[in-house]
Amino acid sequence: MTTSSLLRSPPFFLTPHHPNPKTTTTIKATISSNNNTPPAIKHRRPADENIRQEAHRLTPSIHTPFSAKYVPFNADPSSTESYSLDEIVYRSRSGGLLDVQHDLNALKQFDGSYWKSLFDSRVGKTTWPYGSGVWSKKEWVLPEIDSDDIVSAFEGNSNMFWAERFGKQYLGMNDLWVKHCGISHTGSFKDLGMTVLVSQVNRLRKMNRPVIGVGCASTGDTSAALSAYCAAAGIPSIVFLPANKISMAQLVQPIANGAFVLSLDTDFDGCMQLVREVTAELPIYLANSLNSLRLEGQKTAAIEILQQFDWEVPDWVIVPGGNLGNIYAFYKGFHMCKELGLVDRIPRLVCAQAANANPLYLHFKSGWKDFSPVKAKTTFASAIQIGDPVSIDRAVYALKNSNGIVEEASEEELMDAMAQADATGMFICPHTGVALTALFKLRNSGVIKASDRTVVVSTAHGLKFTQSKIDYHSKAIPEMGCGLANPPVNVKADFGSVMDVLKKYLASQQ
Ligand SMILES: Cc1ncc(COP(=O)(O)O)c(C=O)c1O
Ligand SMILES: N[C@@H](CCOP(=O)(O)O)C(=O)O
Repeated sequence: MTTSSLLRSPPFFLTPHHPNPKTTTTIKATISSNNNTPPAIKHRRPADENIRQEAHRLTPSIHTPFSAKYVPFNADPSSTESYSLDEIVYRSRSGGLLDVQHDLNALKQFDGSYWKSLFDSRVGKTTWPYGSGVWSKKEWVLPEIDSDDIVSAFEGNSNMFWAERFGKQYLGMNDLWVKHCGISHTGSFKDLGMTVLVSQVNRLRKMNRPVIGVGCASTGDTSAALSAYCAAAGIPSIVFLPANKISMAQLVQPIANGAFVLSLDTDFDGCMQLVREVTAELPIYLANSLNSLRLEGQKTAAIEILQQFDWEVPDWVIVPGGNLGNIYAFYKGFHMCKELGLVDRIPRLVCAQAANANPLYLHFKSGWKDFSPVKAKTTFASAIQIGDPVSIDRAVYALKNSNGIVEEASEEELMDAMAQADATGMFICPHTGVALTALFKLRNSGVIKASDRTVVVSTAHGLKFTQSKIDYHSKAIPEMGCGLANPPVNVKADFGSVMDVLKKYLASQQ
């Protein structure tokens, strides 16, 4: 079959999944004629076939009409510089960032409603690899990778939480949503990008490319995701961590997953510099978001948000920013949906930074004049304690092209916002507290209206950052009011004492 004929009729692997009567994916219960015997269950695949083998049988290696390559980021249209995704390259010839460019003309052979129904048909299944929120968009992510090479934990498809009480009580909003990207395999949004990067590494190693291990610098979440996906694939991982600057829960993740953990007496920016130098010398593949492959996975969270709103576009999306890959990934996901006819506009983006690590905020406030890195100070939002973000150019591009805004949060603001959210039933990380602070500020100034549909991106699970909550609720933070602290009450273990405190408590709740 030629490429053009493949394009004219949607090939089998592109058709929204319809059960095949012979190899049916539907688990059929056959009602027995005898009502006393349980119905016989017919499985979609034989007992000795796993889901990878099933995928192989249903979609044997097919030549896909879609493709992607590396190009210099925001290159002049006359540029011809490009690289295959099978090359090991992180920077353009001029030293600039790279971007993964998809063959949009091939993707445009199918209209927006086609892509919507294809993506919708794959949500939440165990069909390899499409049950993953990332790989359900495979044609837009890494179209050419063989499903056999994919390393996935069925990541993505994360909860879109309607923040009903928080929105009503604190902001007068009734269409406020928190996209819980941290309710994920390793507890942060990094899984979305890491499944793509480690899958490509798996492919490169099978092609005998010089990749012995994969390495990253990290404030805790990238390292957790890298080590988990590498462990799943049996690939060595090496993580560069700033000593005493990440949470215990984050530190134990790569240790448990068998990574080679380097604890370095520097900050994240120092680790990033070192890992860049080391990966230029040794056969270690760089897994930070400087590597544009990561963003191809992360952009699917934006597509997923649209999908969860039945392809209606929210007014605002607020993302906490550190190394600044994710804000661009969101822009890219939204922009691709517009470009390919799934939606007719994109939301306005807000990037939220901790005031103690705010180089993008300062740049925005200066009217995008010359950018200067900062020395990031300690922040409870430790995963975004980054002063020299590698994706600064990508972030500026995303914000300029989405009529975007940058906000910042002081330590007290972000901790109070986190406590308020938790008190309404969430259990968020401090970075999400930064994003919620941005929302408070933009609501107070009237930029975000009460009726605006707004999505706050929650980037990690609160359980990774319990020490910050313990400090807050025990009022152990110098110079912070901790106004919502809710410490436990020590009570004598006798009936009278317990009754006394409970009566007092119930009276205060009336
Ligand atoms: C929990 C969390 N939130 C937000 C961010 C910011 O993402 P980015 O570095 O892509 O700006 C990171 C990592 O930097 C993170 O780990
Ligand atoms: N928060 C990140 C910082 C590194 O970001 P990356 O997206 O460039 O890997 C982390 O968890 O390490």
